[in-house]
Amino acid sequence: MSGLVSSDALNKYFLLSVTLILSLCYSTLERRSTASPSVIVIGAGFAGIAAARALHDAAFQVILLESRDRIGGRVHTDYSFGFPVDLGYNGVCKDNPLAPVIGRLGLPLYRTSGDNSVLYDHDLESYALFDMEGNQVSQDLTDHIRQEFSEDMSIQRAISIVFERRPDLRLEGLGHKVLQWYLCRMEGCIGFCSSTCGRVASWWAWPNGPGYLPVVNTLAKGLDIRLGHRVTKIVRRYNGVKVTVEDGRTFLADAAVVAVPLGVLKSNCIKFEPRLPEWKESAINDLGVGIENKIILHFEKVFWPNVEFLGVVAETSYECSYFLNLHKATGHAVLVYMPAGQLARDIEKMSDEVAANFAFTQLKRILPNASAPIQYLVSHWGTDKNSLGSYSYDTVGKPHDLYERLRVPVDNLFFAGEATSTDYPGSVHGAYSTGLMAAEDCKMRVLERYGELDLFQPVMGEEVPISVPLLISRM
Ligand SMILES: Cc1cc2nc3c(=O)[nH]c(=O)nc-3n(C[C@H](O)[C@H](O)[C@H](O)COP(=O)(O)OP(=O)(O)OC[C@H]3O[C@@H](n4cnc5c(N)ncnc54)[C@H](O)[C@@H]3O)c2cc1C
Repeated sequence: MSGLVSSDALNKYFLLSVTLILSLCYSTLERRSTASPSVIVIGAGFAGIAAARALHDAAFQVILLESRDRIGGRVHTDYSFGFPVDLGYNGVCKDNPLAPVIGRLGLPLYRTSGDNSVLYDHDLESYALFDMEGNQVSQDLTDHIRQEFSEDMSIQRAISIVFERRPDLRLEGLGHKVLQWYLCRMEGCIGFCSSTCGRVASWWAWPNGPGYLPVVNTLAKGLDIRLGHRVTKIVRRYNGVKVTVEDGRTFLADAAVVAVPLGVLKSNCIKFEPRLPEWKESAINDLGVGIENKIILHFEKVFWPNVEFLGVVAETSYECSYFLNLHKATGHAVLVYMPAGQLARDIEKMSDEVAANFAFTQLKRILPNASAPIQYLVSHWGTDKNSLGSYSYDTVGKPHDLYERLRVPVDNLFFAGEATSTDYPGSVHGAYSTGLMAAEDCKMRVLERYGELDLFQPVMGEEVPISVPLLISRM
């Protein structure tokens, strides 16, 4: 009879349906048990690599998007002299989270002369200060000033105490210049030495032998890193993130770790949708970004004293500067001129050749018989759009919780990087620790949510622009 179905056919239809439903359930269960949560990490500096490493090791699916054509960020070892020199990062304090990684790699550690910050409690035997006429500053005078600075206190306070107690030291002439030099040195170290090494530094690893590339490479081993992927937009929803890169491609995941420099966040070249909350935006705006650069001069032979630093003292802190003597630690005839603050900004406007000449002119002022360098390298951390600054500092008169506010997650967005470290801002070990912290927060948050979510699995990776949605994301 038309319109009626036999019981045999009904049974067959029933069996077929049950089989289909069971197989669907099975495949869903199978996917649930095998698929793992997904995270996009943005920025392959120490913070991003540390976060990606930790999440990868915890069996998360991780993609690391990096705008440059290399990893490491502000840790950058250059080999063009035929031996490694670091254009960013100089060293690592022994008692900090990175030291075990360095130790496992067997990299040589070079002990600097001071157990504390070079600003506050440094062994002045490792310094040779010169005025602009090439006269070496007497050790007595620097020792004298140093005694007044022996307490652990802010440099501003120390200066006013010295002046109150010893009006005769109200620094004129050479004394004034030496003080300016200290201020200049502080500017170079701002947000870094005072908070970081003042407490923990006693040993430093120097670019002796292989530089820092092995450390970065070891941490990054086996990670899915996409170089040349500049992130321009991050959309967050209750159930995932969508990250867009410069050429329009998009990536989906359960969560994202934002590990780009503070300067990049300040420039607003990454759009957040919806906007970040006001407390987060104000932390980004209120924290400062300082600039310190390196002009690395390679000479045929050594002609300078065997000290760690050669300081140039002058009337104003702007004119003061210093050279880091790499020969002491590495055996190569290399001096590193390290301008900071406004001087660094001004030098970044010069061509590399003019900048190298400027550094050499400074050297000639203090060592008139200096011979010209045979090679040079110049960093541009302030204008490089991948960094837009060297490191963060907290500005006077702003709230004290800015670093913490920068770190605190917003929904499924986690933040890492030196500028999110309350303990060691402005440092590599600070960046590294915050990467681990962001990974831990992210793991907890995503796993917590993962259990609650619907049957569909997260989709990880590049979004494919097709009309029929074969992949179902949580977005
Ligand atoms: C001259 C100099 C000397 C220093 N000396 C020391 C020192 O002696 N000791 C010390 O501990 N620290 C030192 N520092 C500081 C240290 O290098 C930094 O604090 C640390 O490397 C920062 O790591 P990070 O992961 O937070 O940021 P970064 O290393 O800057 O990593 C951020 C990454 O994000 C990428 N990125 C940027 N924008 C985007 C985007 N839109 N999309 C995708 N990726 C993006 C960048 O390319 C970069 O790779 C120095 C820094 C400088 C510049």
